[in-house]
Amino acid sequence: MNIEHITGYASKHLGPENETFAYGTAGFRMLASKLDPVVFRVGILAGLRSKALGGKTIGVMITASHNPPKDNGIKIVDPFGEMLEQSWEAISTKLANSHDSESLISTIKEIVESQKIDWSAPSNVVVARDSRESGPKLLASTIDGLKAIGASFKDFGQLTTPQLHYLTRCFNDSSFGKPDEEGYYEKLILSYSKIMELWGVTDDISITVDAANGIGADQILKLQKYFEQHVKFTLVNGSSDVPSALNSDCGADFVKTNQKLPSGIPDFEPLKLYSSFDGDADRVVFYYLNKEGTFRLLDGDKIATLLASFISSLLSKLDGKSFKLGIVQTAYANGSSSNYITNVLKLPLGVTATGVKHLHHKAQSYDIGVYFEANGHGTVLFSDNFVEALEAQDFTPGTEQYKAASTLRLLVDLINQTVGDSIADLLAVLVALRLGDSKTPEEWDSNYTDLPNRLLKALVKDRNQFKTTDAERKLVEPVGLQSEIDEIVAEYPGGRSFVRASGTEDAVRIYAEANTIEDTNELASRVSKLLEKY
Ligand SMILES: CC(=O)N[C@H]1[C@@H](OP(=O)(O)O)O[C@H](CO)[C@@H](O)[C@@H]1O
Ligand SMILES: [Mg+2]
Repeated sequence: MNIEHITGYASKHLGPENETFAYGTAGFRMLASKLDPVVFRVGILAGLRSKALGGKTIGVMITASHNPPKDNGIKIVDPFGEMLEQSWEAISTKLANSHDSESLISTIKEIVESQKIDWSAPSNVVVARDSRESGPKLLASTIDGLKAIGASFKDFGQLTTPQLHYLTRCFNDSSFGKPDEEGYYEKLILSYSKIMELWGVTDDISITVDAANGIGADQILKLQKYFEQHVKFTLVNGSSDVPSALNSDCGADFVKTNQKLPSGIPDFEPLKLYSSFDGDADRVVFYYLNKEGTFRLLDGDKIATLLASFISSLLSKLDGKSFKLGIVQTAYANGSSSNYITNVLKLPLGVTATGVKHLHHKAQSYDIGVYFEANGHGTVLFSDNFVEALEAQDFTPGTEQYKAASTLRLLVDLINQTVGDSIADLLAVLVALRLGDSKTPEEWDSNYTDLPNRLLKALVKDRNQFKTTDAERKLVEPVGLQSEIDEIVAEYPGGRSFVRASGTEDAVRIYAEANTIEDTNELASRVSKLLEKY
């Protein structure tokens, strides 16, 4: 270890005396102006993580997703494109809070020792950033961290978060795809086109994409260049070069939270499908205006049920072979969607804590695990066993069985196996709509009717005092608060409400749903009132 080399770089990135950073659900995320020392240390950490895994490639993504333009963030991606292993979150937190050179060196030594890192092991890292104005400077500081410990790195410039996950996986698993941006588009287009050819579809599908004025806009334009037929994208809110426009009155988070149309779409046409990405293009939601001109949201819950129904219908054609298909949601899933999954689709339903890593993990317990957060972040995971079984199938070409098995195999390539991906999920939804039972936005929407719901935020003195159990649906602390919530909920037919501390903001979230809008609003506001004393 060349200590002087490290401290030389570190002297340019000293941390603040009185600030504590924590690696949370989405890595480190905060005001961009505070991030420089953090990203430098994450650069070092990514290099160490790679060394600890014998030189496997690690990903680093600089993004703050749907947050306002003045924020930024950074997260680490593990070799298979998954979120950083949990035990390393604490290690990252420790390193991020080693503010001066001396503590930085001693923490690095501590990590090397506790993780039994061979300092001479190779270290490979791929880095990318979204379109935020603060990105280039933070990327340079991250690279300083990598250089400080002599890690090899490749800078991919501007990418969506799921593209960086894809690349990280490709570098460690060449069967996953070509490790460059082009390879990402090619894989999507090839699998999408083959599915359509298999089903004899020759017409183009049109879809409007609100790209939240983020990186998704640039990538949709690139995709369209490769995609000469099959899908015609109309891009709105595509100004990724206007920093202040990012996520402003548009994008998936705006649409889901406000349950209304984003700005920036001229001439809304009724009964036509629209979609919105978030700022780093790992979430997508859909919507349309019904005949009465009312806004109808098709969120993550609706995406999960649409994809699961389609996959289930394909599975039913593989006669004789049975595979376990399951859906994973969080407590924020609409109660109607959970009922529909259990009572109509009759599929196993898993519920986990908020945060994609929890859903992803649970989804891996099925042959095919569909997971989506209500906000539109999710994907479908196909197990190795299932893929092997599909590849070994010997159905006769031209038969229904062959078509179903081949479609399933192509879906494995179309749907991003590493993480939720706006672009891949959008294409998968277009496939399911074109080839499945629900053809139009209205038909899709009619599978079940969402219960009215409200999501509120409360600022409290210390959100860490809110401790939950039962996939965050019940509070254990502060003692007594849960029974107060239960008493109120019991007064509302179809009522459900829960309170939990956010993992990404210094706030407590309150969720409520009930049979009517009036009841939902009243329930949400009464539960919020209970929090005033905290
Ligand atoms: C209610 C809600 O939407 N929560 C979001 C939000 O988490 P919180 O822990 O609720 O702040 O950010 C997470 C990271 O982006 C996302 O996974 C999650 O779904
Ligand atoms: Mg995002």
